[in-house]
Amino acid sequence: MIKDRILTVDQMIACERRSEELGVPASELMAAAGEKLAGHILSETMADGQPDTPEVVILAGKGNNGGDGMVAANHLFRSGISVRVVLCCGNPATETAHGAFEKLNKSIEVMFYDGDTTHAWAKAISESTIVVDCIFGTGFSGEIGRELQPLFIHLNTYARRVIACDIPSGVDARSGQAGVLAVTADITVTMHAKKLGMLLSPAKYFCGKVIVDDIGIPAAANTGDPLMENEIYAKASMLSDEQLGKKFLTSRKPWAHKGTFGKLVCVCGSDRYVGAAGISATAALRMGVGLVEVCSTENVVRSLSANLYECIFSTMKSDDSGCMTSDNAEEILSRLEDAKALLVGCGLGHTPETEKLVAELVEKSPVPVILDADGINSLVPNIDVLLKKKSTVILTPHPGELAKLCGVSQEEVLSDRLRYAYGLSKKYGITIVSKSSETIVCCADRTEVITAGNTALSKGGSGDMLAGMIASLTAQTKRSSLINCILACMVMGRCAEVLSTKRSERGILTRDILAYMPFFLKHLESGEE
Ligand SMILES: NC(=O)C1=CN([C@@H]2O[C@H](COP(=O)(O)OP(=O)(O)OC[C@H]3O[C@@H](n4cnc5c(N)ncnc54)[C@H](OP(=O)(O)O)[C@@H]3O)[C@@H](O)[C@H]2O)[C@@H](O)CC1
Ligand SMILES: [K+]
Repeated sequence: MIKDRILTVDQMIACERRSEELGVPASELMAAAGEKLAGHILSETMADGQPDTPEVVILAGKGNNGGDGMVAANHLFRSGISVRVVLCCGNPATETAHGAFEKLNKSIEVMFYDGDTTHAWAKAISESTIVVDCIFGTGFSGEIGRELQPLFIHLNTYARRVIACDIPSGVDARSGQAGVLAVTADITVTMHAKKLGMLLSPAKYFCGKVIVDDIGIPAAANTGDPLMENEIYAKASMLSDEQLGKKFLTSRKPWAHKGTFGKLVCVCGSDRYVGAAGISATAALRMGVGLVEVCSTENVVRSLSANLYECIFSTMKSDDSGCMTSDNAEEILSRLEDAKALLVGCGLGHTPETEKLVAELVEKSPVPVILDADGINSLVPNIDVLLKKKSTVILTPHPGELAKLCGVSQEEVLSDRLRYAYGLSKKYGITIVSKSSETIVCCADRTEVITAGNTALSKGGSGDMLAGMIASLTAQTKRSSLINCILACMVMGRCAEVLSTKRSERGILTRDILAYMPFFLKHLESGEE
């Protein structure tokens, strides 16, 4: 079993393949999976409120998830539990599952699902005290077909207690996608390690309590395959505020001056998007940077300087589109001489000129560059300029921007977001902060899934805020981008969560979160829960 680490479906398949090479075949893994599953079902039959004579029904699909279920049925039968099996998709289709079916104790009643809810399979579901969902595991993708819909509706409506094997059926273990008919489990017993999809929305809301158990995959099987190089964790989201503060916040020396905390240059804003530049600059200041210089169009500078007293403003040349032009690059680069980070993109607008500007800044910046929003869109046509970068680059794309960066549809990105984020990070040696309801940060073979946050952040402005926070931390410290991105995501997510305890997520604005940030940081510094 891998503790803490999360696996993608492809990594799990690689583990299985390596396990086979190391002398532990799939049939042995299935035997262990079924035995462990049976153990957890047995414990559940003894839980408070369960009847003295429990009845269990195993719903088995035709893949190996169904095979696990048949092994579990034998163990339950031997333990004296009344158990029945429903074959939901016909006979087993894999060799291993077929082997398990052959070994199914002949005294166990086997029924076939046929879509008719007046038949025995349906009664078995509604009469049983525990329904074990082994219909689909990690091999599921797409939609639940029409022929199986009565099964899923019946199960979700009438099953008293549902234990899912590996992952609830109908949930995509790769992407975290799940249709409304996916099985809503009370408990999910997952094998060897949590699968990525179980941490992502909406899948995570279908899993119930997740138990990870060992199935005897040798430790050496966790290495030796290139797919295993990317180590995925969700450690920060599990930390208490006290631990988060202790682990991630750096101390501020009392004798520090503004130079100690770095200067950040923001190339943000356009005549149409004034607010984005203001939000990102404010977020950077709230996160503790020493100095912020905003380089923007005349209109943006005029609007923001009336309120944002703490920033320095530099007026850049712009064209009829209201966006900055590429001949500002030299001026901006000269302003980076005493800077520690460069933020490009919040409200930048996207024109042929911004494309040239972004390419030149990415190529020539001597300090780390954080690219967000139209900074990312403007980079797309010249993405290979990343191969010429002189400094660290952090990209903070939402799924649409990630799709453009990878040259695929948004739907394709959403079917395996981590694969695209990691692939991009690896190809260009950059950090990717793939934003969504759960944010995935990929940096040099280390991935962190951030689950903090809520729908208070599902509004225009949140992305600008996050980019400003990441840029601020980057300007202040020489720590790895991974740490800075994790801290920024966690602080933003937790601020939204704490604010939402007293106010509706609907009405919380970016400015409320920005105003609350120093209070939350104080709470982290104090180390109190
Ligand atoms: N990896 C390991 O180390 C170990 C893995 N183990 C277990 O194996 C499980 C993975 O098994 P698996 O790969 O056989 O796939 P599984 O989820 O049973 O089902 C695939 C079937 O579903 C079908 N299907 C797919 N989508 C569909 C749709 N939309 N609508 C309808 N049908 C759809 C698909 O059909 P196809 O697309 O091929 O026609 C195929 O027939 C894993 O979760 C764990 O429980 C353990 O035994 C121990 C070690
Ligand atoms: K399942």
